[in-house]
Amino acid sequence: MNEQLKKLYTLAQRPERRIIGLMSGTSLDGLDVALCRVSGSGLDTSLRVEHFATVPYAESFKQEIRAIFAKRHIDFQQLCLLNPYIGTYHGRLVRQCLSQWGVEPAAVDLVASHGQTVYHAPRAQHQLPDYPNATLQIGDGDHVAVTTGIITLSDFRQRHIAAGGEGAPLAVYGDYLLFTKKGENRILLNMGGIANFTYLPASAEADAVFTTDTGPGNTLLDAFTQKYFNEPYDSDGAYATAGTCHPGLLRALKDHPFFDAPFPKTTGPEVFNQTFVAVAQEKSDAHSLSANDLLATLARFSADTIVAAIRRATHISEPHTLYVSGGGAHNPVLMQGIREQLPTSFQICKIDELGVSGDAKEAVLFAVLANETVAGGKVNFGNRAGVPSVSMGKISFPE
Ligand SMILES: Nc1ncnc2c1ncn2[C@@H]1O[C@H](COP(=O)(O)OP(=O)(O)OP(=O)(O)O)[C@@H](O)[C@H]1O
Ligand SMILES: CC(=O)N[C@H]1[C@@H]2OC[C@@H](O2)[C@@H](O)[C@@H]1O[C@H](C)C(=O)O
Repeated sequence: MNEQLKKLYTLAQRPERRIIGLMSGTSLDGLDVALCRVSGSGLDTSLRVEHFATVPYAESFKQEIRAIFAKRHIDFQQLCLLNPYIGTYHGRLVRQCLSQWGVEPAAVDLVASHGQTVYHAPRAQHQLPDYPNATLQIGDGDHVAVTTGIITLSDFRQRHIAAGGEGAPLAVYGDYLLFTKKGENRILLNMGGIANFTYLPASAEADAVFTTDTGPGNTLLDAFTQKYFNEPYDSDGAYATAGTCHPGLLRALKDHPFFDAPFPKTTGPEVFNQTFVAVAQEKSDAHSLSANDLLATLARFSADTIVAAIRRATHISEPHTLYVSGGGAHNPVLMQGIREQLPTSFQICKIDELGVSGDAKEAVLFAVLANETVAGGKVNFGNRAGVPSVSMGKISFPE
């Protein structure tokens, strides 16, 4: 038998595995690296984050990704080159983190690598009846495996699509295993570039969980903060706080078919980008808005569409706890916009209260997905649209 297969077979049977989860999200801020100890599998999974870091990307690297990111027309050679380049680069960042943490690569069992989404095209977006839901993540897993010397699982989203999903959100699979609590209706809201949530009903039944993207989280705020202030994001919502929301533009922003489409649904910066905002400004005669007023309106837009989705998807008057994660949890304007629109039956707190840092959560979730693929079985989510009962990730051997 292949030695690597033997190794995988052995580690799959152990009660505990050490897994590094990697996430590089739509904000392009950096690589999230979470070293986790994962024991058990399925509903018996328990997880402890031993180390976490976000390794920031250099501006030149961000520019290279932006040249192909969420664009219909790109330099194909650059896409081809970036695929192995990002895999190797992520592998090197993993080695760098391990060395800082004083952990030998040989002491890690698996890497779970999300890669970098460069294009997301669910059917509702591309509207080509002969084509399926589609999404593309680059940063090939073979290169991560060879660079780290660790067996790597990657490209998680294709199996989800092959089973009828849109390739996202995948967080629900980890959320259900780690955070379900009988007797408590939980909503786990992640505000990254795009916002999404997982609904974990008090019944704790797998076939009642629910997940969807809600629309923009930080992506538009980031784009316009970069454009007008040459800063990566509106730190603590300072620019938005200095502005005033423009009601006409807000209405025009919300007038997009994504928001009326049935759940579950997914989206990305392919839809919610500067062109989308320019069209809404045109429609609402709001071209000459100040940068601060624009940011105030965009923050309101994210908060309103998040709350509208939660209202549509839940029995709003029942008690719920909303656990917030992702970079948007650090933006007080977004947090306030959400808080003031939810009824008092909603308790709002950060996911950190459940023992996982909100910045680490997505990377941690990929570690859980890899653990399930290697050591678990399939959770039966019943016939919930958007949550096919699958295990995900392709396996790459370092040797
Ligand atoms: N102090 C802060 N004030 C305001 N915004 C912040 C702050 N800290 C982080 N953010 C926001 O969070 C973003 C990064 O969030 P995160 O890393 O969760 O996104 P991501 O994982 O790249 O996106 P996605 O989940 O859509 O793939 C930043 O780009 C910024 O907009
Ligand atoms: C295609 C893609 O990369 N989608 C991301 C993105 O970032 C947030 C939201 O849009 C979510 O649907 C997804 O990521 C998280 C990790 C998920 O799949 O749950």
